[in-house]
Amino acid sequence: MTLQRPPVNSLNLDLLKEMSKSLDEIAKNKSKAMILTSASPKVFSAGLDIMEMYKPDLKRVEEFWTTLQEVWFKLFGSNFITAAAINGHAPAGGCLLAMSCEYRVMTGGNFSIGLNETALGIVAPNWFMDTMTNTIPVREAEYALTTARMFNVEEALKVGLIDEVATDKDDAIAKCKGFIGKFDRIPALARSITKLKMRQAAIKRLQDGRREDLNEFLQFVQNPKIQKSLEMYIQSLKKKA
Ligand SMILES: CCCCC/C=C/C(=O)SCCNC(=O)CCNC(=O)[C@H](O)C(C)(C)COP(=O)(O)OP(=O)(O)OC[C@H]1O[C@@H](n2cnc3c(N)ncnc32)[C@H](O)[C@@H]1OP(=O)(O)O
Repeated sequence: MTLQRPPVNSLNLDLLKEMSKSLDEIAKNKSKAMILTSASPKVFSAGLDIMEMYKPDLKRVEEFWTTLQEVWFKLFGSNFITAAAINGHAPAGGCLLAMSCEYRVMTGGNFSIGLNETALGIVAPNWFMDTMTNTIPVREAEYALTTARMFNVEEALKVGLIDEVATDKDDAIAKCKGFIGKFDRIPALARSITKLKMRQAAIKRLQDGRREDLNEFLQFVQNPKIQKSLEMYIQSLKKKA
């Protein structure tokens, strides 16, 4: 699955709906595995589209968040094997997508990956945190989340946020295929049940608290202070250009 929403694959409602549909198709056609990557040469995904959260239409932003939750359920909780070929920056929601896969290969270069929400004055939802603690040790996750740490490729490898470094996108995809090939001699049902048991607690936590999580998000986007921070952040991104 190749993300292709220039310039930075920011996750807006339309892209999330497309991803949700594609994940359904992959599950339905009984594919063995999926590799998630990006068509951009330098950005895997810039995370959630901030414009969806800035001065939002309430009905749309509710659908936006619900669709993000669905994409996470379908990706994090998939039966099929998932790997991410991270060929560029992966902040926030981009990091969430990568961590929701079972294996991550990142191309070397001046790229960064991490959950930077606190730097934006945002508290990452529990399920973002759960996804991170499913990937790196709890102590490292707490430190990274509270400090909004963006890891460079070497740091990400060292902490276990990524599993391998690749020379380029083709190499990243080849390495993801190498990971998928490890399951050739492992019975598929035993593999998928094991994966889902490992991920069950995090999945159940969001299933049980799904409405509450949505309400928290809706409150968040309607908070004038948050709107002000988002406005300043958007300006800072634009000034950079
Ligand atoms: C309870 C609530 C929880 C909410 C949880 C939130 C999760 C999130 O994912 S919030 C989004 C966090 N994402 C970021 O902070 C990333 C911001 N972007 C960047 O750091 C960079 O764009 C980059 C490193 C990803 C790529 O850098 P570069 O290639 O230099 O591209 P530009 O910065 O020049 O960006 C081009 C263009 O795209 C706009 N843009 C970038 N990121 C976003 C975004 N996340 N949403 C919307 N738009 C984005 C940027 O403003 C530029 O726009 P123009 O100036 O109009 O071309």
